[in-house]
Amino acid sequence: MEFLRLDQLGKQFGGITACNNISFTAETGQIVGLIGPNGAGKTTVFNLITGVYKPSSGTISFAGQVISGCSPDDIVAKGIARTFQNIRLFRSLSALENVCIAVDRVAEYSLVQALLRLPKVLRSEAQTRRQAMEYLDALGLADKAELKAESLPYGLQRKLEIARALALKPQLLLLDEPAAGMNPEESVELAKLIRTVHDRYNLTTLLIEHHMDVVMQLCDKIVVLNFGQKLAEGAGGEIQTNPEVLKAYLGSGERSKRRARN
Ligand SMILES: Nc1ncnc2c1ncn2[C@@H]1O[C@H](COP(=O)(O)OP(=O)(O)OP(=O)(O)O)[C@@H](O)[C@H]1O
Repeated sequence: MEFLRLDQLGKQFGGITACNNISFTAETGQIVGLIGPNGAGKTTVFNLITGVYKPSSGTISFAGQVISGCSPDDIVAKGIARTFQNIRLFRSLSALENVCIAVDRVAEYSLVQALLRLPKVLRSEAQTRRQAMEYLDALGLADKAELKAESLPYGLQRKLEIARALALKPQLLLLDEPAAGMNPEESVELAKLIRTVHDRYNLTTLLIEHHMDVVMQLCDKIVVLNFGQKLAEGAGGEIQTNPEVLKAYLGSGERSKRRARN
């Protein structure tokens, strides 16, 4: 079933066209890769889906509803969560606290009840910690729960961002370069983890990633952007051998083809 649809999406910043006429869909349960060279418009697409930017043209539909124009808060409430290319954790809070904040966004008590420390709130807080621990555990971070986010190695901070996004109980998860800065072994291990989490939480996932091994390992479908436009769309094998993609995304020549295959 079609779960996410981008229809002729466009975004301009003054004279700069970041996205132009981009259309694609993600089916329920798919992992869709969004790739392209630097400045191709990938993060802008994420910012449009999550309501950070309003489209200049076109529409976005999610689970059959038009969501373009909704606020970021509304979009989270509808079931879309994301991670960021530049990690955005609360650096001086612990890993557990970072996830608890996200669990709390969906807490069922008011600020007044929280200030009065009513039994309902205390019960709920214990539950929040339990749930947050579950998400940390899913990302292999349970033993890091009490450590400050800023003290974690870069790769673990990226995993913590994923745990925090999961705590928002999304149906659609957007991952912006989750393997950035990782070596090939780490990125392959992360890809396995993303697949496990995707299956366990019944997600549909949209993935921006420059590590082609991760993209090829994970994605059911790949959408290639170039200069703000959709250049190609298809399964990994088709994309790897598409001459336009090789030329635009990786540059022409044998070396580029090797990189695409890896
Ligand atoms: N807020 C903004 N104001 C002006 N221009 C912007 C803004 N956001 C993005 N752009 C421009 O839009 C284009 C697409 O940027 P975007 O960040 O979406 O690309 P990207 O494919 O995510 O690149 P990268 O792989 O480097 O992250 C770029 O030319 C960028 O400079």
